[in-house]
Amino acid sequence: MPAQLTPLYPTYSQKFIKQLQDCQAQTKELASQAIGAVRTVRSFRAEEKELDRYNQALERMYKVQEHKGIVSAVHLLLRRMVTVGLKVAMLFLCRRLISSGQLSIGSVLAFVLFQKDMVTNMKQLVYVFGDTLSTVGAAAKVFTFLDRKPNQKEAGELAPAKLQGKLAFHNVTFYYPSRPDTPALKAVSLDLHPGKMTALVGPSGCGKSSCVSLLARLYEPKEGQVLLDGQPLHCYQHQYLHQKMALVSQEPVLFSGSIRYNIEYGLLGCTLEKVKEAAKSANVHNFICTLEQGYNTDVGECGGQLSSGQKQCIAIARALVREPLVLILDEATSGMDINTQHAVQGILAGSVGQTVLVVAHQLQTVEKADHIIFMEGGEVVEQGTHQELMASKGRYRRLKEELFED
Ligand SMILES: Nc1ncnc2c1ncn2[C@@H]1O[C@H](COP(=O)(O)OP(=O)(O)OP(=O)(O)O)[C@@H](O)[C@H]1O
Repeated sequence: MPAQLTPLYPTYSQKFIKQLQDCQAQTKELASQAIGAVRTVRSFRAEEKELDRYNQALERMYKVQEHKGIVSAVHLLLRRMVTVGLKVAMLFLCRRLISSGQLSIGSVLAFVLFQKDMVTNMKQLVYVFGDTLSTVGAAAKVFTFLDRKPNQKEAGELAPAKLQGKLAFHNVTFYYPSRPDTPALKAVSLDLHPGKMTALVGPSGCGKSSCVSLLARLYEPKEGQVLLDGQPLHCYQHQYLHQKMALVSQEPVLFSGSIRYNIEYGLLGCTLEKVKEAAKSANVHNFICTLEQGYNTDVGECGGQLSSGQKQCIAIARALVREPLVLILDEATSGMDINTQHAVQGILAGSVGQTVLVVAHQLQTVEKADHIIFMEGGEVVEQGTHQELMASKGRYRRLKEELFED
Protein backbone atom coordinates (compact mmCIF):
# COMPACT_ATOMS: atom_id res chain seq x y z
CA MET A 1 0.00 0.00 0.00
CA PRO A 2 1.56 3.35 -1.03
CA ALA A 3 0.70 5.08 2.24
CA GLN A 4 2.57 2.32 4.09
CA LEU A 5 5.68 3.13 2.13
CA THR A 6 5.79 6.66 3.49
CA PRO A 7 4.93 6.26 7.19
CA LEU A 8 6.62 9.56 8.07
CA TYR A 9 4.10 11.58 6.09
CA PRO A 10 1.30 11.64 8.72
CA THR A 11 3.68 13.01 11.40
CA TYR A 12 5.02 15.61 8.99
CA SER A 13 1.61 16.56 7.72
CA GLN A 14 0.24 17.00 11.26
CA LYS A 15 3.21 19.19 12.14
CA PHE A 16 2.42 21.50 9.20
CA ILE A 17 -1.28 21.55 9.94
CA LYS A 18 -0.52 22.63 13.52
CA GLN A 19 1.92 25.31 12.34
CA LEU A 20 -0.62 26.55 9.82
CA GLN A 21 -3.34 26.81 12.46
CA ASP A 22 -0.99 28.73 14.77
CA CYS A 23 -0.13 31.14 11.93
CA GLN A 24 -3.82 31.64 11.07
CA ALA A 25 -4.67 32.33 14.73
CA GLN A 26 -1.79 34.82 14.98
CA THR A 27 -2.82 36.64 11.79
CA LYS A 28 -6.45 36.89 12.89
CA GLU A 29 -5.40 38.11 16.34
CA LEU A 30 -3.20 40.85 14.85
CA ALA A 31 -6.01 42.01 12.56
CA SER A 32 -8.68 42.09 15.26
CA GLN A 33 -6.30 43.80 17.71
CA ALA A 34 -5.45 46.55 15.22
CA ILE A 35 -9.09 47.06 14.21
CA GLY A 36 -10.30 47.00 17.84
CA ALA A 37 -7.71 49.60 18.85
CA VAL A 38 -8.07 51.67 15.67
CA ARG A 39 -8.22 54.97 17.60
CA THR A 40 -4.90 54.28 19.33
CA VAL A 41 -3.35 53.07 16.08
CA ARG A 42 -4.42 56.24 14.26
CA SER A 43 -3.49 58.63 17.05
CA PHE A 44 0.05 57.19 17.17
CA ARG A 45 0.20 57.10 13.35
CA ALA A 46 1.04 53.39 13.59
CA GLU A 47 -1.02 52.26 10.57
CA GLU A 48 2.11 51.37 8.55
CA LYS A 49 3.63 49.49 11.48
CA GLU A 50 0.47 47.46 12.04
CA LEU A 51 0.27 46.76 8.30
CA ASP A 52 3.88 45.59 8.40
CA ARG A 53 3.20 43.25 11.31
CA TYR A 54 0.17 41.85 9.49
CA ASN A 55 2.17 41.39 6.29
CA GLN A 56 4.93 39.59 8.21
CA ALA A 57 2.35 37.25 9.76
CA LEU A 58 0.89 36.57 6.30
CA GLU A 59 4.39 35.95 4.98
CA ARG A 60 5.01 33.37 7.76
CA MET A 61 1.73 31.68 6.88
CA TYR A 62 2.61 31.67 3.19
CA LYS A 63 6.01 30.04 3.96
CA VAL A 64 4.37 27.26 5.99
CA GLN A 65 1.80 26.74 3.19
CA GLU A 66 4.61 26.61 0.64
CA HIS A 67 6.59 24.10 2.71
CA LYS A 68 3.48 22.00 3.21
CA GLY A 69 2.78 22.13 -0.55
CA ILE A 70 6.30 20.90 -1.38
CA VAL A 71 6.08 18.02 1.11
CA SER A 72 2.64 17.05 -0.26
CA ALA A 73 3.93 17.16 -3.84
CA VAL A 74 6.96 14.99 -3.01
CA HIS A 75 4.70 12.57 -1.16
CA LEU A 76 2.32 12.40 -4.14
CA LEU A 77 5.21 11.88 -6.56
CA LEU A 78 6.65 9.06 -4.45
CA ARG A 79 3.24 7.46 -4.16
CA ARG A 80 2.68 7.58 -7.94
CA MET A 81 6.18 6.26 -8.64
CA VAL A 82 5.74 3.38 -6.23
CA THR A 83 2.32 2.59 -7.76
CA VAL A 84 3.68 2.62 -11.34
CA GLY A 85 6.78 0.66 -10.24
CA LEU A 86 4.62 -2.01 -8.65
CA LYS A 87 2.45 -2.27 -11.78
CA VAL A 88 5.49 -2.67 -14.05
CA ALA A 89 7.02 -5.28 -11.72
CA MET A 90 3.72 -7.16 -11.61
CA LEU A 91 3.33 -7.20 -15.43
CA PHE A 92 6.92 -8.33 -15.82
CA LEU A 93 6.36 -11.17 -13.34
CA CYS A 94 3.12 -12.17 -15.10
CA ARG A 95 4.90 -12.31 -18.45
CA ARG A 96 7.51 -14.68 -16.99
CA LEU A 97 4.90 -16.89 -15.36
CA ILE A 98 2.90 -17.11 -18.65
CA SER A 99 6.06 -17.98 -20.61
CA SER A 100 6.90 -20.77 -18.16
CA GLY A 101 3.32 -22.07 -18.35
CA GLN A 102 2.66 -21.51 -14.64
CA LEU A 103 -0.16 -19.02 -15.32
CA SER A 104 -2.83 -18.76 -18.04
CA ILE A 105 -3.57 -15.49 -19.90
CA GLY A 106 -7.16 -15.67 -18.62
CA SER A 107 -6.00 -15.75 -15.00
CA VAL A 108 -3.69 -12.73 -15.60
CA LEU A 109 -6.58 -10.83 -17.24
CA ALA A 110 -8.87 -11.61 -14.30
CA PHE A 111 -6.15 -10.54 -11.89
CA VAL A 112 -5.51 -7.23 -13.72
CA LEU A 113 -9.23 -6.39 -13.68
CA PHE A 114 -9.46 -7.29 -10.00
CA GLN A 115 -6.32 -5.25 -9.17
CA LYS A 116 -7.70 -2.19 -11.04
CA ASP A 117 -10.83 -2.31 -8.97
CA MET A 118 -8.85 -2.75 -5.80
CA VAL A 119 -6.53 0.20 -6.58
CA THR A 120 -9.55 2.48 -7.18
CA ASN A 121 -10.93 1.55 -3.79
CA MET A 122 -7.57 1.93 -2.12
CA LYS A 123 -7.17 5.39 -3.67
CA GLN A 124 -10.43 6.36 -2.03
CA LEU A 125 -9.04 5.09 1.27
CA VAL A 126 -5.88 7.19 0.83
CA TYR A 127 -8.00 10.33 0.21
CA VAL A 128 -10.06 9.60 3.29
CA PHE A 129 -6.80 9.06 5.19
CA GLY A 130 -5.57 12.52 4.03
CA ASP A 131 -8.79 14.18 5.17
CA THR A 132 -8.59 12.34 8.48
CA LEU A 133 -5.07 13.69 9.01
CA SER A 134 -6.27 17.30 8.61
CA THR A 135 -9.15 16.66 11.00
CA VAL A 136 -6.89 14.98 13.55
CA GLY A 137 -4.50 17.96 13.33
CA ALA A 138 -7.35 20.37 14.07
CA ALA A 139 -8.85 18.14 16.74
CA ALA A 140 -5.49 17.84 18.55
CA LYS A 141 -5.65 21.58 19.28
CA VAL A 142 -9.21 21.35 20.55
CA PHE A 143 -8.31 18.41 22.79
CA THR A 144 -5.29 20.29 24.20
CA PHE A 145 -7.75 22.92 25.46
CA LEU A 146 -10.32 20.37 26.61
CA ASP A 147 -7.69 18.42 28.55
CA ARG A 148 -6.36 21.47 30.38
CA LYS A 149 -6.93 21.17 34.10
CA PRO A 150 -7.87 24.45 35.81
CA ASN A 151 -5.66 25.50 38.72
CA GLN A 152 -8.75 26.39 40.73
CA LYS A 153 -10.24 23.95 43.15
CA GLU A 154 -13.59 22.44 42.09
CA ALA A 155 -16.52 24.53 43.33
CA GLY A 156 -18.30 22.94 46.28
CA GLU A 157 -21.97 22.39 47.08
CA LEU A 158 -22.59 25.08 49.70
CA ALA A 159 -25.61 27.28 48.94
CA PRO A 160 -27.04 28.41 52.30
CA ALA A 161 -30.46 30.08 52.30
CA LYS A 162 -29.12 32.81 54.59
CA LEU A 163 -25.82 34.54 54.13
CA GLN A 164 -24.42 37.47 56.10
CA GLY A 165 -21.82 38.56 53.55
CA LYS A 166 -18.80 38.72 55.87
CA LEU A 167 -15.62 38.40 53.82
CA ALA A 168 -12.15 37.79 55.19
CA PHE A 169 -8.61 37.28 53.91
CA HIS A 170 -6.59 35.13 56.33
CA ASN A 171 -2.84 35.36 55.79
CA VAL A 172 -3.25 35.23 52.02
CA THR A 173 -0.09 34.90 49.95
CA PHE A 174 -0.57 34.83 46.21
CA TYR A 175 1.65 34.48 43.12
CA TYR A 176 0.48 34.91 39.51
CA PRO A 177 1.20 31.71 37.54
CA SER A 178 3.33 33.70 35.07
CA ARG A 179 5.46 35.08 37.93
CA PRO A 180 5.99 32.18 40.33
CA ASP A 181 8.93 33.91 42.08
CA THR A 182 7.36 37.28 42.89
CA PRO A 183 4.46 37.37 45.34
CA ALA A 184 1.66 39.76 44.36
CA LEU A 185 0.20 39.49 47.89
CA LYS A 186 2.17 38.70 51.04
CA ALA A 187 0.33 37.37 54.11
CA VAL A 188 -2.64 39.72 53.61
CA SER A 189 -5.29 39.65 56.32
CA LEU A 190 -8.35 41.88 56.14
CA ASP A 191 -12.08 41.83 56.94
CA LEU A 192 -15.04 43.20 55.00
CA HIS A 193 -18.18 43.64 57.07
CA PRO A 194 -21.86 43.51 56.01
CA GLY A 195 -23.49 46.93 55.84
CA LYS A 196 -20.09 48.64 55.66
CA MET A 197 -18.16 50.18 52.81
CA THR A 198 -14.47 49.25 52.81
CA ALA A 199 -11.98 51.02 50.57
CA LEU A 200 -8.79 49.43 49.30
CA VAL A 201 -6.23 52.09 48.41
CA GLY A 202 -2.53 52.29 47.68
CA PRO A 203 -0.03 53.06 44.93
CA SER A 204 -0.06 51.31 41.55
CA GLY A 205 0.95 47.66 41.66
CA CYS A 206 0.41 47.31 45.42
CA GLY A 207 -2.00 44.37 44.96
CA LYS A 208 -5.52 45.89 45.06
CA SER A 209 -6.76 44.22 41.88
CA SER A 210 -5.10 40.96 42.92
CA CYS A 211 -7.33 40.95 46.03
CA VAL A 212 -10.36 41.51 43.78
CA SER A 213 -9.29 38.66 41.46
CA LEU A 214 -9.10 36.31 44.44
CA LEU A 215 -12.55 37.42 45.60
CA ALA A 216 -13.92 36.70 42.11
CA ARG A 217 -12.18 33.29 42.24
CA LEU A 218 -10.19 33.96 39.11
CA TYR A 219 -7.17 32.58 40.97
CA GLU A 220 -6.51 30.56 44.13
CA PRO A 221 -4.25 31.82 46.92
CA LYS A 222 -0.99 29.92 47.38
CA GLU A 223 -1.22 30.17 51.15
CA GLY A 224 -3.99 31.29 53.47
CA GLN A 225 -7.72 31.46 52.74
CA VAL A 226 -10.40 33.79 51.44
CA LEU A 227 -13.53 33.21 53.51
CA LEU A 228 -17.19 34.10 53.06
CA ASP A 229 -19.12 33.76 56.32
CA GLY A 230 -16.25 31.64 57.66
CA GLN A 231 -16.19 29.18 54.74
CA PRO A 232 -13.53 29.15 51.99
CA LEU A 233 -14.92 30.57 48.73
CA HIS A 234 -14.33 27.33 46.83
CA CYS A 235 -16.81 25.51 49.12
CA TYR A 236 -19.72 27.49 47.63
CA GLN A 237 -21.59 26.59 44.45
CA HIS A 238 -20.24 28.56 41.50
CA GLN A 239 -23.65 29.98 40.43
CA TYR A 240 -24.64 30.78 44.00
CA LEU A 241 -21.41 32.65 44.71
CA HIS A 242 -21.68 34.85 41.63
CA GLN A 243 -25.33 35.54 42.38
CA LYS A 244 -24.36 36.86 45.81
CA MET A 245 -21.32 38.83 44.61
CA ALA A 246 -21.25 41.44 41.86
CA LEU A 247 -18.04 42.82 40.46
CA VAL A 248 -17.80 46.02 38.43
CA SER A 249 -14.45 46.62 36.78
CA GLN A 250 -12.76 49.77 35.53
CA GLU A 251 -13.55 49.05 31.90
CA PRO A 252 -17.04 47.58 31.96
CA VAL A 253 -18.34 45.73 28.95
CA LEU A 254 -21.59 47.03 27.47
CA PHE A 255 -23.41 45.24 24.69
CA SER A 256 -25.02 46.89 21.69
CA GLY A 257 -28.68 47.29 22.59
CA SER A 258 -30.76 49.63 24.72
CA ILE A 259 -29.75 51.05 28.10
CA ARG A 260 -32.52 48.99 29.68
CA TYR A 261 -31.22 45.82 28.02
CA ASN A 262 -27.74 46.54 29.39
CA ILE A 263 -28.95 47.19 32.95
CA GLU A 264 -31.24 44.17 33.22
CA TYR A 265 -28.78 42.04 31.23
CA GLY A 266 -29.75 38.39 31.63
CA LEU A 267 -31.98 39.02 34.66
CA LEU A 268 -35.31 37.32 34.11
CA GLY A 269 -38.51 39.15 35.05
CA CYS A 270 -36.81 42.47 35.77
CA THR A 271 -39.31 45.35 35.69
CA LEU A 272 -38.63 48.83 34.34
CA GLU A 273 -39.23 50.18 37.84
CA LYS A 274 -36.35 48.09 39.20
CA VAL A 275 -34.12 49.21 36.33
CA LYS A 276 -34.93 52.85 37.11
CA GLU A 277 -34.25 52.36 40.83
CA ALA A 278 -30.84 50.87 40.08
CA ALA A 279 -30.08 53.69 37.64
CA LYS A 280 -30.99 56.25 40.32
CA SER A 281 -28.64 54.57 42.80
CA ALA A 282 -25.89 54.66 40.18
CA ASN A 283 -26.60 58.37 39.61
CA VAL A 284 -27.36 57.90 35.91
CA HIS A 285 -31.18 58.17 35.88
CA ASN A 286 -31.19 61.94 35.26
CA PHE A 287 -28.84 61.59 32.31
CA ILE A 288 -30.98 58.78 30.82
CA CYS A 289 -34.09 60.97 31.13
CA THR A 290 -32.45 63.66 28.98
CA LEU A 291 -32.14 61.20 26.09
CA GLU A 292 -34.89 61.28 23.49
CA GLN A 293 -35.61 57.56 23.81
CA GLY A 294 -34.79 57.32 27.52
CA TYR A 295 -34.16 53.76 28.65
CA ASN A 296 -34.70 52.52 25.07
CA THR A 297 -31.72 54.49 23.74
CA ASP A 298 -29.21 52.29 21.92
CA VAL A 299 -25.73 52.46 23.48
CA GLY A 300 -23.96 51.49 20.24
CA GLU A 301 -21.35 48.80 19.76
CA CYS A 302 -19.60 48.14 23.11
CA GLY A 303 -21.37 51.23 24.49
CA GLY A 304 -19.44 53.41 22.03
CA GLN A 305 -22.12 56.15 22.07
CA LEU A 306 -21.59 56.85 25.79
CA SER A 307 -18.77 58.48 27.74
CA SER A 308 -16.60 56.21 29.89
CA GLY A 309 -18.14 57.68 33.07
CA GLN A 310 -21.68 57.00 31.76
CA LYS A 311 -20.69 53.45 30.85
CA GLN A 312 -19.36 52.93 34.37
CA CYS A 313 -22.62 54.27 35.88
CA ILE A 314 -24.65 51.84 33.74
CA ALA A 315 -22.36 48.97 34.74
CA ILE A 316 -22.89 49.87 38.41
CA ALA A 317 -26.66 49.98 37.83
CA ARG A 318 -26.40 46.52 36.20
CA ALA A 319 -24.72 45.22 39.35
CA LEU A 320 -27.15 46.98 41.72
CA VAL A 321 -30.31 45.71 39.98
CA ARG A 322 -29.25 42.20 40.99
CA GLU A 323 -29.29 43.26 44.66
CA PRO A 324 -26.01 41.46 45.44
CA LEU A 325 -25.00 40.85 49.02
CA VAL A 326 -21.39 41.74 48.19
CA LEU A 327 -20.60 44.53 45.76
CA ILE A 328 -17.03 44.99 44.52
CA LEU A 329 -16.10 48.10 42.56
CA ASP A 330 -12.60 47.85 41.08
CA GLU A 331 -11.79 51.43 40.05
CA ALA A 332 -15.34 51.40 38.76
CA THR A 333 -15.90 55.13 39.27
CA SER A 334 -12.56 56.34 37.87
CA GLY A 335 -14.12 57.68 34.64
CA MET A 336 -16.71 59.81 36.50
CA ASP A 337 -16.30 63.42 37.53
CA ILE A 338 -15.54 63.97 41.20
CA ASN A 339 -19.13 64.99 42.08
CA THR A 340 -20.62 61.87 40.48
CA GLN A 341 -17.99 59.74 42.27
CA HIS A 342 -18.96 61.29 45.60
CA ALA A 343 -22.67 60.86 44.84
CA VAL A 344 -22.36 57.18 43.84
CA GLN A 345 -20.10 56.29 46.75
CA GLY A 346 -22.35 58.23 49.15
CA ILE A 347 -25.33 56.11 48.01
CA LEU A 348 -23.31 52.89 48.26
CA ALA A 349 -22.02 53.83 51.72
CA GLY A 350 -25.64 54.09 52.88
CA SER A 351 -26.74 50.68 51.54
CA VAL A 352 -28.12 48.54 54.35
CA GLY A 353 -26.73 45.04 54.87
CA GLN A 354 -24.57 45.10 51.74
CA THR A 355 -20.83 44.44 51.95
CA VAL A 356 -19.21 47.00 49.67
CA LEU A 357 -15.57 46.97 48.61
CA VAL A 358 -14.29 49.94 46.64
CA VAL A 359 -10.87 49.91 45.02
CA ALA A 360 -9.74 53.45 44.26
CA HIS A 361 -6.71 55.46 43.27
CA GLN A 362 -8.13 58.83 44.18
CA LEU A 363 -7.97 59.06 47.96
CA GLN A 364 -10.47 61.92 48.22
CA THR A 365 -13.24 59.68 46.86
CA VAL A 366 -12.95 57.13 49.68
CA GLU A 367 -13.09 59.45 52.69
CA LYS A 368 -16.71 58.42 53.31
CA ALA A 369 -15.80 54.74 53.58
CA ASP A 370 -16.38 53.06 56.95
CA HIS A 371 -12.98 51.42 56.78
CA ILE A 372 -9.92 52.18 54.66
CA ILE A 373 -7.19 49.61 54.00
CA PHE A 374 -3.90 50.99 52.71
CA MET A 375 -1.72 48.53 50.79
CA GLU A 376 1.86 48.77 49.61
CA GLY A 377 4.13 46.15 48.00
CA GLY A 378 1.49 43.43 48.30
CA GLU A 379 0.99 44.00 52.04
CA VAL A 380 -1.57 45.74 54.22
CA VAL A 381 0.39 48.53 55.89
CA GLU A 382 -2.38 50.56 57.56
CA GLN A 383 -6.11 50.42 58.16
CA GLY A 384 -8.78 52.46 59.91
CA THR A 385 -11.21 55.28 59.20
CA HIS A 386 -10.11 58.37 57.28
CA GLN A 387 -9.84 60.32 60.54
CA GLU A 388 -7.82 57.57 62.27
CA LEU A 389 -5.42 57.26 59.34
CA MET A 390 -4.95 61.03 59.12
CA ALA A 391 -4.26 61.15 62.87
CA SER A 392 -1.73 58.31 62.72
CA LYS A 393 0.56 60.28 60.36
CA GLY A 394 1.44 57.13 58.40
CA ARG A 395 1.66 56.28 54.68
CA TYR A 396 -2.00 57.16 53.96
CA ARG A 397 -1.60 60.66 55.34
CA ARG A 398 1.75 61.17 53.60
CA LEU A 399 0.30 60.07 50.23
CA LYS A 400 -2.67 62.36 50.75
CA GLU A 401 -0.39 65.29 51.56
CA GLU A 402 1.80 64.56 48.52
CA LEU A 403 -1.29 64.59 46.29
CA PHE A 404 -2.50 67.77 47.93
CA GLU A 405 0.89 69.47 47.29
CA ASP A 406 0.70 68.42 43.62
N1 LIG B 1 -1.86 38.88 35.23
C1 LIG B 1 -0.73 39.15 35.89
N2 LIG B 1 0.33 38.35 35.73
C2 LIG B 1 1.49 38.57 36.41
N3 LIG B 1 1.66 39.59 37.27
C3 LIG B 1 0.64 40.43 37.46
C4 LIG B 1 -0.62 40.26 36.78
N4 LIG B 1 -1.45 41.24 37.17
C5 LIG B 1 -0.76 41.99 38.05
N5 LIG B 1 0.47 41.51 38.23
C6 LIG B 1 1.52 42.03 39.15
O1 LIG B 1 1.04 41.86 40.47
C7 LIG B 1 1.34 43.00 41.26
C8 LIG B 1 0.04 43.56 41.85
O2 LIG B 1 -0.76 44.02 40.77
P1 LIG B 1 -2.25 44.56 40.97
O3 LIG B 1 -2.87 44.66 39.61
O4 LIG B 1 -2.94 43.76 41.97
O5 LIG B 1 -1.95 46.01 41.53
P2 LIG B 1 -2.96 47.25 41.74
O6 LIG B 1 -2.70 47.77 43.11
O7 LIG B 1 -4.34 46.84 41.44
O8 LIG B 1 -2.41 48.26 40.66
P3 LIG B 1 -3.25 49.43 39.89
O9 LIG B 1 -3.69 50.39 40.94
O10 LIG B 1 -2.22 50.02 38.98
O11 LIG B 1 -4.38 48.77 39.17
C9 LIG B 1 2.05 43.99 40.35
O12 LIG B 1 3.44 43.87 40.60
C10 LIG B 1 1.72 43.52 38.95
O13 LIG B 1 2.79 43.77 38.06
